[in-house]
Amino acid sequence: MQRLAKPPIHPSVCCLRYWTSNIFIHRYSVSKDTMSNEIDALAELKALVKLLQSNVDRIETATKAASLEFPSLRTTFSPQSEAARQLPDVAEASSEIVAAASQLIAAVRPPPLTVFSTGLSFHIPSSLRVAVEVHVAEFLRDAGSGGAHVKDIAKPTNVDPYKLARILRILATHYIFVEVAPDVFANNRISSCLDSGKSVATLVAHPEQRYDGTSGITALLGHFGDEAFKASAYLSDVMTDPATSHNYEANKTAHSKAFNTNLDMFSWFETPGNEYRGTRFGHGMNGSRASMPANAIVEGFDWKGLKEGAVVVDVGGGVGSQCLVLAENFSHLRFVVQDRAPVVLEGEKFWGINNPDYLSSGKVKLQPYNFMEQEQPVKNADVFIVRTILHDWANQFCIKILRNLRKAATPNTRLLVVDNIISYACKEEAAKDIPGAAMPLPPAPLLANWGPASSMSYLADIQMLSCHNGQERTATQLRDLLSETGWKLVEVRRATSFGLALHNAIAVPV
Ligand SMILES: C[S@@+](CC[C@H](N)C(=O)[O-])C[C@H]1O[C@@H](n2cnc3c(N)ncnc32)[C@H](O)[C@@H]1O
Repeated sequence: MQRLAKPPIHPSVCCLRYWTSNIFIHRYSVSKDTMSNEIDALAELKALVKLLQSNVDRIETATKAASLEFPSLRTTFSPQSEAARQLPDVAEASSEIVAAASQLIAAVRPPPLTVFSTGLSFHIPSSLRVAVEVHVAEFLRDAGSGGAHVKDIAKPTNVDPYKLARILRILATHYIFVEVAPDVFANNRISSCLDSGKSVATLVAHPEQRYDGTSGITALLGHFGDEAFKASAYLSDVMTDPATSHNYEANKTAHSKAFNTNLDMFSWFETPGNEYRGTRFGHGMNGSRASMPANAIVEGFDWKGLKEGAVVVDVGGGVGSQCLVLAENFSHLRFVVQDRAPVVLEGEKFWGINNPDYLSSGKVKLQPYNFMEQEQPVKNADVFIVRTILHDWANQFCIKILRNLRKAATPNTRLLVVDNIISYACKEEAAKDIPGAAMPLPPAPLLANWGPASSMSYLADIQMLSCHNGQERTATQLRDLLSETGWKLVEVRRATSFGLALHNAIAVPV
C-alpha cells in the first residue's frame, strides 16, 4: 500500500507510466468518493451510448420516411447526394451523435493523450493543404475504389512519393482518403469533397485559373491552410505581447505579425505578390456555401414579401454568390453587390461564368465600395445584407459600418445580418426578448452549446481573432451592437443545418 502514498508520476515524465500508475491507484484505493465517481462516470458513458443508439434509429426512421438514403463514407460526395442530411430530424440527430461521440472520446481517452494529440493536431490541416496542392482528390477521381499507388499520385506535381504517403496516411487515419492497400490510396466521401472537378493536367498547366468555375472548397481550404494557419501560430505571441495584447485594430493581429505587415488582411491582399491570395479568398467565400444548405439565404428572410423591383444591397458581398442564389429564386428583386474594387473585378468574372444576363439586363449591379471610407451610396435599399462582415471586425469598426448603413436607410429598410451566433459553453440566460434567439438545449449529459457539434462557430471565432481582431457574437452582443447604431434586432432565424450554420438576424431602423 505504500505505492498509494507516492505522488503520481508527472505526465511530462512519462504519460504511459502515469496512466499505469493511476489505474493501479484507482483499483486499489476504493474509497466511497472514488467509487461514486466511477459509478457516475460509467452512468455518463452509458447515457452517451444510449444517445448514439437512439439517434441512429432516428436517422433510420427519418430517411426511410423520406425514401432517401443516408450517404455512406464509401461513396462520392455531391451536393445532391447529401439530401438526407438536410432533413431536420437527420440534422438534429447528427448533431447529437457528433456531440455524444466526441464527449465519449473525451471521457474515455487518457487526458495526457487528449492534450498531446490536440497539441499536435495542427499537422492535420497542414497535411490537408499538401493533399490539395498536389491535387490528390482529382487524381483519384478516376481510380475508383481500387485507388492508385502513391508513386503515380505524386508524379504530376513531382513531389516525393514516400513523404506524400505519410501525408495521405495521417489523413486516411482521420477518415479523409482510404489506404486500400499499403501505399495505395482511394477517395472516400470526405476526400472527394476536395475534388475541384478539373483535370490534374489542367490544374498543373494553369495554376492561376485553378479556382475558376469551381465550388470554391479548395480555395477556402487554401486560405485556411495558408494565411489563417500561419496567423494562428502567432496568436499566443500577440496576445501576450503588451504592445498588442489589448489592441483591437485590424492591422495589429496574429496575421499581421505572421506576415510582417502593417496592413489589415483585406488591404494586404491587394499588395504586390498577394493578389492570388485575394483572388483565392474571393473564391473561398463562394466555397463557404458548400457547408450550408443551398437555400439558407432563401429561407433567411421574407424575400417574397418585398415589392416588385425592391432593391437588395449586399454590402461586402464578395463576388456575389448570395445574390446569385437570390436572383435565381426571386425574379421580382434587383440587386447591388458592393465590395472592394479588386473583388468587384473577380465578381465580373463570376457572373460572366454563372449568369451574364443578370449583369447585362441590370438586374444585378456590381459596385466598388469601401465601407470603411465611403458613405453608403444606395439610399433606397429595401434590404441591406451584411453576411459574414461584422464578424471580421471589432466592435469599434462594426459601429462605423452599421451607422453608415443606418444613415442611408429609409424607415422601411431592413438589415439582414448573416453570421455565426454563438453561445457560451454553459447554460446562459438567453436574450428572451429576441424572437428565435434562444439556442435549443441538447439532452444531458451533452455540453449546453452542443460541444464539437457546433465547433465550426468557435473555430471561426478564433479565425476572426487571428486574422482580423474580429469576433463571432452572441445574440445579446449583436443586439447591443445594433442598438448602439440605430438598429433594433427583431428576429433571429436560426439555420437548422448541421455544423457551420450561419444564422439570419433581422433588424429594423429605430
Ligand atoms: C468574409 S467575406 C464575406 C463575403 C460575402 N459577404 C459572403 O458572405 O460570402 C468579407 C468581405 O468583406 C469585403 N471587405 C473587406 N473590407 C471591406 C471594405 N473596407 N469595404 C468593402 N468591402 C470590404 C472583403 O473583400 C470580403 O469580400
